[in-house]
Amino acid sequence: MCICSEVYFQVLSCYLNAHSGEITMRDTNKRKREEESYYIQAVTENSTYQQSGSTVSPQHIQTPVIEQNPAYNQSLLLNQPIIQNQQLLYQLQRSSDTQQNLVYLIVPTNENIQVQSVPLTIVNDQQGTVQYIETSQLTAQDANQTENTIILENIKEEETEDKPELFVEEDINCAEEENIQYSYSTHQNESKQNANNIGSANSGYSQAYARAISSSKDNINSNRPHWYHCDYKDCSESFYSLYEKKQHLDAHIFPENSEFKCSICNMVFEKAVDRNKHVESHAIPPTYKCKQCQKDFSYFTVLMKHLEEKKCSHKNPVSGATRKSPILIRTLIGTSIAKMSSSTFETLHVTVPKPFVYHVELHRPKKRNALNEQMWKDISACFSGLNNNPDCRVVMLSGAGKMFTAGLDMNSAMNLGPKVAEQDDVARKAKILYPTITLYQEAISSMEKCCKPVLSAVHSACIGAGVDIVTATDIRYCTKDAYYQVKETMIGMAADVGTLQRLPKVIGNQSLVRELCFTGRELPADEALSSGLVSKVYDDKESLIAGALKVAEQISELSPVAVQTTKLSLVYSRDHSVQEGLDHIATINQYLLQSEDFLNAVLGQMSKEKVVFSKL
Ligand SMILES: CCC/C=C/C=C/C(=O)SCCNC(=O)CCNC(=O)[C@H](O)C(C)(C)COP(=O)(O)OP(=O)(O)OC[C@H]1O[C@@H](n2cnc3c(N)ncnc32)[C@H](O)[C@@H]1OP(=O)(O)O
Repeated sequence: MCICSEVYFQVLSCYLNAHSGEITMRDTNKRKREEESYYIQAVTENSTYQQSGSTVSPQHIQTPVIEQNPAYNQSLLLNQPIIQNQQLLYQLQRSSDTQQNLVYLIVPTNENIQVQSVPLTIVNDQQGTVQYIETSQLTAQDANQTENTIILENIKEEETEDKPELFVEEDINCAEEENIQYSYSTHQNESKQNANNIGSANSGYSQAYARAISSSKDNINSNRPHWYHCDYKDCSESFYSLYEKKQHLDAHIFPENSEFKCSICNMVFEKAVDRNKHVESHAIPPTYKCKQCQKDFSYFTVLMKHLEEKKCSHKNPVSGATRKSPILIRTLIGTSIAKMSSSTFETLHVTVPKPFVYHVELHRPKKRNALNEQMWKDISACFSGLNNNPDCRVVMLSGAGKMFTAGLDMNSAMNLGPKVAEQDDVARKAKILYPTITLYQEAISSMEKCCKPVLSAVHSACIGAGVDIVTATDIRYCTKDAYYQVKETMIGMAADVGTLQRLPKVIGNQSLVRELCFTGRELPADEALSSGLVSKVYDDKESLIAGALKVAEQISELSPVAVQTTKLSLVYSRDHSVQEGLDHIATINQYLLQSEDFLNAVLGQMSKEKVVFSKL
């Protein structure tokens, strides 16, 4: 760990209430300081932290600086400045098999982030009081009696002579160290690579690290107070700083190529640090309160999960009986959201991966997402709901399983046959088919009519009705293995739910449109890109979803008034003359330029501050 000049470290004391398991951390530094900022990161092993107390609000929880380690259940970083003597309260719930809870306090003492880690070994205090011992004064006897003791490592003074001889300040570029601190790898290989990277121009930290390690081997018994030993199984590595030890420790736990999943939206990341950044993006102020149990949630999606899982039950005031009720969702966030839960649709899976971003998945993977009667209805209901849903600002549409969609469900379509056959007269037969065709048309048009931008993310096949769908979306992306097929002529029909009307306007190449529609040939991703059907091709589904989500997120952060009006005008202008389009937008903007969004957005641009727009 870099020890730069003018660094002084704070001593934090911890009090543990044995009965409630509540830990209070207080700044007890005796030095006089004006309001200095501290960052506290708490990492617990085999424990969960629940935040409580009014001094810390959930929106101050940010992605931890140190990557989350699956061995630890929770890892929180508070970026709230802690004013002297201010209390931070955590509820520490220990599992019965917990041997030890590790709490790392990272205490930057000034703007340049002179970070020092303080390991606290917290064990139950039977007396309800806490003893803490500065590790430098820790005797072997103390070490054996840590059962009822909180050990607070003394980091107040780092004696220069205690450093390894080769571990000199000049070796360390603080900025570089900060960089490493924020993005360090969890893989042992990379750590080792760093350590071996001695000759490279930017390897100050690595050199110091390597030398610290090699030096540590020579000095392992030198009785220096700041050596940290790896306590993982039989490993006996020693480290000069806790950070290095932790970095090393992670290598034991993370196998190479391990994946990190977002617990909120299940998105998978290669690195914990990316996952953590992503998780942060789920949080938006203000926090969400469940009206039933008054529980606060910092993530909207977690609240949704809470409601969906019906963890929260209504109590009948007369009988005292409890019942689970989805009404709760409605009272909380409006009827439209209640309709949006994945359980509401048989054939669609709806999630909210980011604030204001809805992800609709065609979800009949076993039938290759073929559109049966139910799916047509679900699509209509879903997009009409999203149109009116103030919590939705943008929609991403994709397909579950092997492909985007195999198009019209042939079995479902065949069911119409007997009904038609019942009638002898052609006009009466037609009367049966007409509502079906218009129902299907409405479903496709509901995406275009939805005032929120819809992004389609296509992987593998997008056949028949799939092309109708994507041409009704606003932004189209696909994977490189994707192909589009206007297959209707191959099954003896003319496409009738949008392809013939929209595809020519989307790609603007009549010749290509006609070739595709007449022949039913597959249009591969590269041609889809060059013809303008899609605007970006991704390597695989994972990067496709991540890329589309990123764009969706950008859209969701902008003024919903501006975005929705823009879509309205673009769709209108596509079907009207330039003058009609201009008249249309002039009529709209004479009102909407008076909206708070316009003022706030302009002020935000001028002050370079991020504007959070209210719901529309
Ligand atoms: C008023 C109407 C307006 C709308 C008009 C729309 C028209 C169209 O959409 S035209 C296009 C119709 N679609 C097709 O022609 C595609 C037919 N399917 C296939 O060619 C293949 O299934 C496909 C290449 C998509 C996938 O092949 P894969 O080997 O991966 O899967 P399969 O083993 O063939 O299928 C797996 C199960 O899915 C069922 N399935 C696939 N497509 C459809 C479909 N279009 N309709 C109904 N069911 C479909 C298939 O039967 C398999 O089911 P199971 O046997 O029960 O396992």
